[in-house]
Amino acid sequence: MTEKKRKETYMATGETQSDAPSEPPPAADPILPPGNEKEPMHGELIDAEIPDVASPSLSPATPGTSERHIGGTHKALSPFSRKGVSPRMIRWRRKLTQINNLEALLKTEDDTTLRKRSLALRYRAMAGEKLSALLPEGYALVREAGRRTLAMRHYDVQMIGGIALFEGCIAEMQTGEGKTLTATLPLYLHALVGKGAHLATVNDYLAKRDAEWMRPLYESLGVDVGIIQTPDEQKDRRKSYSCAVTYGTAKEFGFDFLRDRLLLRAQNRLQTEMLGDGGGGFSGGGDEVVMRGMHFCLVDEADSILIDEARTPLIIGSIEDTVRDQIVETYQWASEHAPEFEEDEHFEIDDETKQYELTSRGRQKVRALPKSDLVRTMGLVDLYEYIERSVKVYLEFLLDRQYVVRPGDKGVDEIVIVDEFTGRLAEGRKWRDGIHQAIEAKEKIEISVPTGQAARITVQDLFLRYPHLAGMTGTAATSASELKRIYRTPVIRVPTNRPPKRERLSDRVFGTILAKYEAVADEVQNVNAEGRPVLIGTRSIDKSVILSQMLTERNIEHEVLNANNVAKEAEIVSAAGGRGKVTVATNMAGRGTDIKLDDEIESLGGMHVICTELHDAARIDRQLIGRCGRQGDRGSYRQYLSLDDDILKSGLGPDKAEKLKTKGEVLKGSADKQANLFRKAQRKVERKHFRDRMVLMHHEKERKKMQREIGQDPYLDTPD
Ligand SMILES: Nc1ncnc2c1ncn2[C@@H]1O[C@H](COP(=O)(O)OP(=O)(O)OP(=O)(O)O)[C@@H](O)[C@H]1O
Repeated sequence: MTEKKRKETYMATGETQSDAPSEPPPAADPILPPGNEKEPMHGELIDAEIPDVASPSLSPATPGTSERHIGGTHKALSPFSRKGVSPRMIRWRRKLTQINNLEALLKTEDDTTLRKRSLALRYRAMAGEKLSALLPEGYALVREAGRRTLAMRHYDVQMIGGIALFEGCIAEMQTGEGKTLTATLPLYLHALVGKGAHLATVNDYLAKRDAEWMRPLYESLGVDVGIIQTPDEQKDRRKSYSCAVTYGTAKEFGFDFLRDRLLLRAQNRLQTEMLGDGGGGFSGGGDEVVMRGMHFCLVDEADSILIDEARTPLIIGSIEDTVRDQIVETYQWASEHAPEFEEDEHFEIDDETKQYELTSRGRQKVRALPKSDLVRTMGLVDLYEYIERSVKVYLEFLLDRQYVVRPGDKGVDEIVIVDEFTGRLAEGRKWRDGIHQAIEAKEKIEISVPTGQAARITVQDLFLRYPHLAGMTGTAATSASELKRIYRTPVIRVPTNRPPKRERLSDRVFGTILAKYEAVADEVQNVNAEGRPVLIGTRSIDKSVILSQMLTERNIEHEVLNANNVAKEAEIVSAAGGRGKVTVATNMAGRGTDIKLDDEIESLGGMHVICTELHDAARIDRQLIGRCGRQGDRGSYRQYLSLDDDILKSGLGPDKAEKLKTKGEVLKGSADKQANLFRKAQRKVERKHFRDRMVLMHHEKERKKMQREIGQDPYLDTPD
């Protein structure tokens, strides 16, 4: 491995001391030498490096070990130590000192004077003064506003995070370290130039929560805040985008971009930009479009948005459809017959691609099935595909796991996807390639007319359109090099404000899910007896329900937090940190859930988190773990696994998974030694997703290039 690569991996994964290079040499910063105050533009290549956390100026914290691990094979992570201090860090510290020096003065000034200062900064920015020159005063103002309006004074480490974000980095900040507050710094500064600053997050809930939470800070400095929510009308969106700072989801920013573009084309006002100037945004004026260009975007949960969501492009459907009835009837027909098809005899599943393919006997069976007149007029090859899709849906898409059925707005039931990463309902999102319609057929609800594509954009293209891009994440971990490669955003690890005291207990492995849940219930009982609150994370709604039933059988009082229980979310979360509380949750208790511990809990050992399964991406596991040990609190967590876990199938393939499952069924006791197998499976899934993203990116790039060559708009002239 090259030194550079090693450094990136080390920085990104927080490897154990023995695995990591003992003392990575201080990296030179060839692009931004000390004192270089030039405006950082998104797209510059800056080498990622670790800030020197031993810095005395980053008071009050002196970070120690990241996580302690008791009773297992994992070694404690080493504290970061660097002999030299990099030029960039020197520059950042200098800025921090400038900010800190302004604090005493700002504290003495009244609210009106602070607001006037903010206004003056805006004039200077609009007049063309460099934002980097305004940063110290701007950040000092934001800190003072935070102290006054939210009773939260940005810590020095948050200031460093804010500076890194301004310079176009992805700041990796541990869960619970206060990303919401840190975001206000670059958003405020970039908003000064009057072109809007966007915060893109993962769901409507977080967009609203964060914007409302931070609003008093912004408003005290004369900065207005807009929030985009999925159901918003065009006029409301326009209003929100006209605000200095706009919070919304990446998805909505993408759809608004596409809708605006469709509108501009309809009005013949599309800029020559489509031929490749890449300048971003429109200058076309006009009052119909909702966005007013794309200037700065801060991506929250950067790895989730820039990486996980980047696997599927955002697509707006065209409305035209002539063969609706035929299509609907064929979906229903295929769904009705799907259960009659047997694996191996009628169809096979490709291990690599997970594609379902009919065997010759399967195709024969399709031909022999009874068909209505409409279905019969469908081409035979299409019928094979309908059946293959329906069989896949029948076997792989489960109610209350991947989706729920809910009464829709117009009185008709609808399928709503449960986002595996957030555990929340993914409003308005649909599966592609007919999967959504096949599920509707399976659930016997109205089938939404499949549409062609009117416009599409990939997540990569969307964010690369912002001339200034930055991101925050709790878990950039394995994604650092990918983020840098695709978005040219280096990942910077921001040290914690107080040394983390979260304890990792060794993994436990059981034969079956039921044996695992029994052991989980035992542990809940034990921890509960000490009075410590326990949070148990499950991978799906149905599993949260099973576990809840088992706890009820043991008379363990608990709450369930899942997508079917959103109304009580705030209430459940606010009580979850109390003495003896037990909460069973899906990933809804991941990012954005800030469980406050009652005072006495710290002395009892803090909250205990139990993870009952591995997710496809390790960072999702870390998000759940991050609910304990926040802000330097005490806390502990443990991973439970079983030999019938889904991750084994998706990572190691069905044959190996089946063998392990069979082994698990006869297993007595635990199989803790197998824990590494699960991590290996997880890494395989992560690598597969990585390859999928790279393939998508490659195809999109080629497609765009070709379309530009023939004068087409790559976002609007989309192939079906
Ligand atoms: N400077 C500060 N002063 C006081 N409290 C703070 C400060 N910064 C953050 N906090 C508190 O820390 C907690 C965590 O903040 P926040 O939810 O923004 O963290 P996060 O990094 O987004 O975490 P997660 O990734 O888990 O959602 C909140 O309760 C917040 O009030």
